[in-house]
Amino acid sequence: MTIASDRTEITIRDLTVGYTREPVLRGLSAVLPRGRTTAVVGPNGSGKSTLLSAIAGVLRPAAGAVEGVTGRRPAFVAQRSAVSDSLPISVRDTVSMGRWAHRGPWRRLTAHDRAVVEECLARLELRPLATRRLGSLSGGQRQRALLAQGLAQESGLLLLDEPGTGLDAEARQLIIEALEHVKTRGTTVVQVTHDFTEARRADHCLVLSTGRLLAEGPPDDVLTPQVLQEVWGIRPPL
Ligand SMILES: Nc1ncnc2c1ncn2[C@@H]1O[C@H](COP(=O)(O)OP(=O)(O)OP(=O)(O)O)[C@@H](O)[C@H]1O
Repeated sequence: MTIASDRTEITIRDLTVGYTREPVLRGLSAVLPRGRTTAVVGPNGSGKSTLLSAIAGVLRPAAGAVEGVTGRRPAFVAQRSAVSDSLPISVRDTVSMGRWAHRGPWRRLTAHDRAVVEECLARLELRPLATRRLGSLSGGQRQRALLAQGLAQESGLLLLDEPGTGLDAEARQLIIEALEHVKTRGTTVVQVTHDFTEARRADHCLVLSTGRLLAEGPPDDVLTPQVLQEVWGIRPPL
């Protein structure tokens, strides 16, 4: 099935959204092919995280809508997690919180829930850190724990805000493999990134510039020298 023939895409229609009366995104329309990976790129402040929050349902649109998000709540791995560093919560507990989407907060986890948690810990090589306090981890280890929490939700829509930033090569590779794995299960992934190599690995790409969609399509078609020059003012080696 090609992306063009995929009738079951998530549609962003005329989305206007922001934090104050002055919107960040204005009348943005785009598609997110279901079961595929979409990279969202753009300069600092262009509205990438805002778009992710709107897709997640965390920010309410002033106008327009995100259509076609069905089933379980999207799994949203934000740049900064809502989990406070001062909470005495272990890495395993953090990942277990991903199962609350299925059981409700503080409910007893089933054997299946626990198996999913262990699988997600193993996938991101977190088992040796499972009993450590989340607040005691390094930035990169913490990022892996939060991604594992997102994976444990087993949502059909996984939203990631710069998951690879600040990670070493090995951790980045773990993330690439984890995302390949969720894709085989039909998960739709939307990933904000500043890394063009990461963006080119995606199936689809949205380029944002000052709150507007400048280009949309397969990464190699949209990340052209002209777009890189126009949006970032750079002429990188391609
Ligand atoms: N919580 C907030 N309250 C008010 N304004 C905000 C808030 N979060 C972001 N903004 C503003 O919205 C605009 C877009 O920010 P956003 O974080 O979506 O950009 P971004 O493309 O993700 O940037 P970056 O690459 O730096 O992460 C910016 O002008 C920012 O100052």
